[in-house]
Amino acid sequence: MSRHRDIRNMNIDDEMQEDYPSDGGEDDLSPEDYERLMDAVDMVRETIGSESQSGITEHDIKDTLYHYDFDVEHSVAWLLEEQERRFAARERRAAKEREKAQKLAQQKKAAEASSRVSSAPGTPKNAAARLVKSGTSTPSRGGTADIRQLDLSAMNLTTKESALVDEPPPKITMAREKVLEEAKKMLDGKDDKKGVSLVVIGHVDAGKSTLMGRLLYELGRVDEKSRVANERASNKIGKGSFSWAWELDGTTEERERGITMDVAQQSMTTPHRHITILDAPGHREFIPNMISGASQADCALLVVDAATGEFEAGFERGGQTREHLLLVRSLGVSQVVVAVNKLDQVAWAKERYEEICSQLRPFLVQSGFHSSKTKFVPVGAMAGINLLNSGGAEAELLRKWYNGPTLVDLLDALEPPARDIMSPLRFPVANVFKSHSSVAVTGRVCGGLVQVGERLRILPGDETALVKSIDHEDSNVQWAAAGANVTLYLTSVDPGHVNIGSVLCPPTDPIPLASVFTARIIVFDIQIPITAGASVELFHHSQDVPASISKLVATLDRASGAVIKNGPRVLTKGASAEVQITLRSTTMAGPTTRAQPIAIEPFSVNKEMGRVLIRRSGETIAAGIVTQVG
Ligand SMILES: Nc1nc2c(ncn2[C@@H]2O[C@H](COP(=O)(O)OP(=O)(O)OP(=O)(O)O)[C@@H](O)[C@H]2O)c(=O)[nH]1
Repeated sequence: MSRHRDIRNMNIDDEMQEDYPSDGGEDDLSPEDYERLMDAVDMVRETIGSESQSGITEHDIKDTLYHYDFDVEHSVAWLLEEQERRFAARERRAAKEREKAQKLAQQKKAAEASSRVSSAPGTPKNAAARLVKSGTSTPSRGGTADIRQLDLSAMNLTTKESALVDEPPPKITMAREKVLEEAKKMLDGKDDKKGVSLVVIGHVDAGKSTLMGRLLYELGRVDEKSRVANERASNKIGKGSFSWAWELDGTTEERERGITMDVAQQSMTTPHRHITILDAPGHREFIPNMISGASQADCALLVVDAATGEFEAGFERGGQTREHLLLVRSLGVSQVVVAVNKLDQVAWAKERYEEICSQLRPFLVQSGFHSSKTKFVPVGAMAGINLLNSGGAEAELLRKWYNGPTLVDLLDALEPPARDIMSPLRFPVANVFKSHSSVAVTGRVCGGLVQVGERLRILPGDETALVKSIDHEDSNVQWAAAGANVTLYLTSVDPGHVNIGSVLCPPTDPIPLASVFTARIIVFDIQIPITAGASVELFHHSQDVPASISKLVATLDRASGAVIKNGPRVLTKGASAEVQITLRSTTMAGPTTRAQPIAIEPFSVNKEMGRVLIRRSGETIAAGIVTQVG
C-alpha cells in the first residue's frame, strides 16, 4: 500500500499538552511592538547563531529582550554568558550520566549472575519485562527491582512512558443511549450551529490557501501577530505573496516551494455553521492527497483563477479544475461553491466573471451537480474582497456590478448531508501520529458513534485499541458522531498495527475485508479503453493499492442500470459497467502471492465506505460504488 505523504512520527504526549509555555507576555504587545520585538530577535540571532548552533531558543531570546527592554546589545551579552553557563552545566550532567551508566552496568552483571542461580528451569528470560508489559505490579524483592529497571531500559521506555503503561485504562463515562440522544440533538442543530466539512479544491495556484488564510483572518481565527509573523517570514525567503497561504501551508517544503502538498485542516465559525476546512493541494502530483481530503468532506469550495489564460489552463483537459470537480462528485460531494478569484488581475471586469461562470455551469451539471446546489461568488483572496464585509477602492469596483452574497454568506448556507449515526462505527484512518507508547489517528467518522473508553477493532488485522481521548476541532470531547472530523488518541495498542487505511470499528460489528469485489463504475474521459486484466491503482479513502480490473461483467444503461451487454471486450469513455476488481500483491514474491485485503463495504450498507476511484498512470479513469464484497 502506498500513500503519497509521510506518516508523521511525533510525540503525542507533547501534542496533548495543552499548557504550552508562554512566549513571555507577547500577548500583551501591540502589533507595532510585536514587530519591534521580532526585528530585535533577528538581530540577536544574527550574532549568536541558529538555535542548533547556540542552544538558545527563540523563547530565550524574547525573554531576555523583555528583560532588557528590547536592548539588543545587553541581550546579546547576557545570552552569550548564558550559553557558556549552559555548556558547563551540560558537561557536568554528562559526567554524572556516565558515572550512573557505569554503576548500572555493574548492577546488571550482578543481577544476571544471581538470576542464573535462582531461576527454575524454563523460566522466561524476560519475565520481568512481560510483567511490566501486562501491567502487573509485582512487589520488588531484593535484586528484582533492579532487574525490572534494567529490562525496562532494554525495552527503550523512558520513565514517563513506563508510567503510562501503568496508567488505568480509560473508562466509558456515558451510557450509549445518552450519547445517541445528544448526537441526535446536535445533528438536528437545535443546540448549536450545524457542523459541515468543506474541501477546498482547484487548479494549482488558483489561490486556495491564500483564500483560506485570509478568510480565517477576517473571521478572527488568525490574529494580527500571526499575520505579521507570516508576512515577515515569507518576505524573508522571497515568498511574500504567499504570506496568507502560510497559515495553511505549514511545512518548510510547502513554504519554500510555494505549493500545498498535503491536506491542511482548520476550522472556522460562521453565524450558523461550524465549518471544518480541508485545504487540498492543487498540483497534479498530489492528487492522492487531494482524494484523501475529498473523502472526508461534505461540500466543496472550488477556487478558480480569473486572470487571463489562467482559468483556461485549469479548465482544459488535464487541468485540475475539471479533475477535482469530477473526483469530489464521485466521492459523494453534491454541493459546491465556486469562488472566482484574482479578479483584481482583470480590473474587476464583470464580463470576465460571467464568462467563467458560463463555462463552468454546464460542466458542473454534466458532472452531476444539481444547479440549485452550485453557487458562484466573485472574490479577491489577497485583498480580502467580498469574503466577509469589505471596504476600499477595490471593493467599490466590484460593488458597481455585484451586490450578491459574500463568500461567508454562501458558506453559512451549506447544508450538511444526512448522517447515519445508527449504523456501526466506521472510522477509516486518514493519518497516523505515533510515539513509542501511543497513537493518534485523524479522519472522519463515516457512520455510527465513537466514545472515550470504547474498545475498537483495527482492520485489517487482529488488534484492538482503547479510545483514550477524542479531539474535535479545538475541544476535547467524550464522543463523536458520523460526519465529524476528529483525532482519536488510542492506547493499549501496538502502534505498528495502525496505518493509513486501517478502519476502526466495533469488535462486535467489524467491517468486511476483501481482496476481490464487484463495483458499478462510470468511465471518465479516457483515451485508451479499459480491457479485462488492466492494471490500475485503487483509491479507497486515504489509501491506494495496486489492483486490476479482473473481469468486465456487463455494460449498463447509465440511467436505469439495466444490462446492455454481458461480458463486453472493452469499456470506452462515458460507459457505465459492472466490473470485478482484484487487488494485486505489493510484494515481489511471485504471481501466486495473495494481496492483502482491504476493509471495504458495499455502498448499499454504508455509502461512505462503498466508494472507490480508479486511476491509471496518474490519471483518474473511473469512479465507482461497491456492489458486492468477497
Ligand atoms: N493578484 C492576486 N494574486 C492572488 C490572489 N489570491 C492568491 N494569489 C496569488 O496566487 C499565488 C498562489 O496562491 P496559493 O494560495 O498558494 O494557491 P493555491 O491554490 O493554494 O496553490 P496550491 O495549493 O499549491 O495549488 C500566490 O502567489 C498568491 O499570492 C488574489 O486575489 N489576487
